[in-house]
Amino acid sequence: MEPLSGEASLIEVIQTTEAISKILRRYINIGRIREGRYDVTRLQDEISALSQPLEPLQKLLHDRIPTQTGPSQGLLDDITKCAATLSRLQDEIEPKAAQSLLSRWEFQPWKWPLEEKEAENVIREIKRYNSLFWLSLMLNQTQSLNLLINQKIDIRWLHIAKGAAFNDPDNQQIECLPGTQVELLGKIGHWVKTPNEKCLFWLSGLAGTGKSTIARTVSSSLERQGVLGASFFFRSGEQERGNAKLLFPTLARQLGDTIPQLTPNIQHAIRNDPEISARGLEEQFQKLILEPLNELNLARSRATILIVIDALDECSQDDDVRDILELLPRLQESCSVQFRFLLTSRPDLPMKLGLQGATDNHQHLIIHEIPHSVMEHEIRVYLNHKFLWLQQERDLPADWPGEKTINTLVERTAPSFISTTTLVRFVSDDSGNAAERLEAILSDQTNYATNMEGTYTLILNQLLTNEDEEKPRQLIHEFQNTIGILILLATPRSVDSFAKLLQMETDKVQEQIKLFYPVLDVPARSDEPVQILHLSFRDFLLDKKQEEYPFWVDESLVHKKLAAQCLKVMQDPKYGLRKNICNLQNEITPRVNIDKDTLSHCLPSELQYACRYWVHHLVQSHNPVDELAEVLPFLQSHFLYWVEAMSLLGFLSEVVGMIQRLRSLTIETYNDQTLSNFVSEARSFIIRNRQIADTVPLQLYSIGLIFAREDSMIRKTFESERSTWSLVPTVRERWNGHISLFRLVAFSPDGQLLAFSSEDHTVKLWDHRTGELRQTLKGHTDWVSSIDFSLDSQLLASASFDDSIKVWDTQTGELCYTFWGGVDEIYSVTFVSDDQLLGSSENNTVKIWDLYTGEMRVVCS
Ligand SMILES: Nc1ncnc2c1ncn2[C@@H]1O[C@H](COP(=O)(O)OP(=O)(O)OP(=O)(O)O)[C@@H](O)[C@H]1O
Repeated sequence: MEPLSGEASLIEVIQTTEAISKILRRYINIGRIREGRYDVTRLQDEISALSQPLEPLQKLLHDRIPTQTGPSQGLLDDITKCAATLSRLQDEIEPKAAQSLLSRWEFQPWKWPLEEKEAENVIREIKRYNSLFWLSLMLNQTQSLNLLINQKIDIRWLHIAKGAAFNDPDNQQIECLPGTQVELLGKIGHWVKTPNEKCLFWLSGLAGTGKSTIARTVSSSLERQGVLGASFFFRSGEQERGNAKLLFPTLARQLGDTIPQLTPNIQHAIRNDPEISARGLEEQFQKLILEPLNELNLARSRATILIVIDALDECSQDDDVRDILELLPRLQESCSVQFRFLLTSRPDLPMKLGLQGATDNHQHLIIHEIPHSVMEHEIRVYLNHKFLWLQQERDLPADWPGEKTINTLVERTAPSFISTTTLVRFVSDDSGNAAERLEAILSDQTNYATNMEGTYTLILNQLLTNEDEEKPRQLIHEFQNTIGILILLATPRSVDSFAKLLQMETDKVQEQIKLFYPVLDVPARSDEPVQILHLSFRDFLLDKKQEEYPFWVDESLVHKKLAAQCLKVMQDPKYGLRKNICNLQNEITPRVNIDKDTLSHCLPSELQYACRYWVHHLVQSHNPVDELAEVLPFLQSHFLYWVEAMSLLGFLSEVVGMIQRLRSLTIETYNDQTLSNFVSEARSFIIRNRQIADTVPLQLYSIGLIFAREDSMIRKTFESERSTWSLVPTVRERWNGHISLFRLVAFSPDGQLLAFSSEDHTVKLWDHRTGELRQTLKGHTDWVSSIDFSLDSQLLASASFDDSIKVWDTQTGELCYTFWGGVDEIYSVTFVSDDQLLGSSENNTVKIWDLYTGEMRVVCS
């Protein structure tokens, strides 16, 4: 049957339901029937229920979305049969003309023509069509989403640490000045390329001796030669670079770019576990790097690939560092690639880990310390170069600054490259006189190498001199509102984005940044992030011992300000969050189809920052009572928009953690029951909808809300946002918690149990309240692809790629039934009612099993 005839039959169904509805009303209002009144009312209810799926069905038949497979033949047949049933019913109940006339003039009640049994049969039939139509609608939506999801698994889905790779715009860009560190760079280059060398080269050195700069220079040079596989630069205090959680996903994604043949294997790992970025270090390493590499079969001989990991001491957990050191050498197992690892850290880290002096015993390690004499030489080269340039640029005397001055500076700064650089930046800053500034340094007797604070005090105090009384006060005020905030950002921002986040004028921020040039790394482009040159500056400003110092920054206060500002930015009526912020035409548009330009246009950088870090700043604040008071109104008005934005940005996996931290904070500091309840519910909502929202964000407003409990605050609050297209009014609570698309987790409708399908082909049932493991359902021999609870929560059905559907008793864990699907893998199972199961297989065949008779029937294929 052609789709057109299906559409024509559907129009017939729509018209006939309307006609029957009218007739039934006449029986009640005009005909004043005595017998059968109960049947007429029930029939009227069913006809009205049947009319509900007809409009979306018509839409489905008429304007199909191109990615969808279209209505099945089974559905078209059902529509035709339904039209025939309704037409027969209409004929049977149409009042005869005589009866109709009589009732008008003689006040005779009409006679209802159907026997009770006949009415019962027709009601059952109409009910059946109603649920088949709804199922077809749901199935259609599910199929198209599944299709999109499977097509679009992409390595870009891996959640990686922003700014961690050496060439990421959020990383510092400074490399070794040509002519410096020549020997060491040569040594590293030689080690990388020499076969049979040890695989680990560990460069250690004191703070600010230039290790990161060397690591960046090596990365850049070896990238040009095609040898760099990946890099990760830790940076303490930053949300993603301050720990190892995203180390292996970040390395994996870069390795996928360097070795394209690796990409499908990594994609396979992501498909198997879309949450892999949230797993433990060893699992991430195994699934994202080791296994994909072991499956690689490169024809050419073993290529050498370098992985650079900088500032291991800035990774917050020593245990993680130990794990990293255990795991990395295992990559030597790869037959296709020969790995080299360049690591850097302060000298105390190898000592802490018990590796110091182990060079001979530890076959994988070379620990290289940069000797003091070498550093003196490097710093002399640097000073000579910079001062020569300055002397020429500023037209200073030819003998300026003189060898003696250079010697003094080398003596006072070596081996600290950072103090040398900071002082040189201070002297060469065009806002002052270079010669006078150099004089100020020389007259100060501080040893800058051992006293970094001395360097910063000198520079900051200089800003306060030669000004009238009011100016320093204003300068400090402005400093606190810009640099004081900038140093505590969770990730670096460009001037533009920073100004918008703080709702300040860009020019004002620019002015301040200029003043603090000696301690900031300011990129040439205004859309690239400004960072502090060295973390020691931040430590200096936050040092509690300095509380009296005017430049001291009150960390907690700044976090409070940032949290409040983030909430404000997200709620801005014009530029803040709203439903469908990217103006997507279609609510089943997958996230990966949204291009970067659209995202950054609709979610500008400051809004992105606010979405990701508002909880971080709240948590870092001390006792943020006032700020927490703003959270409930924010969640009540913007929760779904925020989740949508996080999905669009690919950070949905962070939302659960954020909600969790918010929950702990609320309990600790702000005892508000409504907020606690909302946050708990928000957490369950995200867990339930994570997969679908991560794939097709706008489904939050349809599938997300439809399957939310009817009494849930989220459902009530956002009822008006619910999309009408997926309206499923007749399948309310039984769908609660059902995640048919991704079959990983399901809540029982009574809220008692949480079911998880595991990698070991079992399903585990947990007590939702106590967290206790209740049952482990063993029996499948392949991956479990879908799970669903019966409406009364007594049964759980699991479908598996082993081609079976099993039904379990949730109380005893006993296997009650096994149904076999036939030749195809079953990918979805759903309870249609407590005694009927619906399963669909990979070739889109849909079958229904009756749990009592064991009978199976194909609904559509
Ligand atoms: N060879 C070099 N050429 C030019 N500038 C350098 C060089 N080495 C270091 N610097 C400057 O010194 C600053 C500090 O160096 P770097 O951050 O590399 O030190 P580090 O040893 O990694 O410090 P930490 O142990 O504190 O992380 C750099 O930002 C850069 O400005």
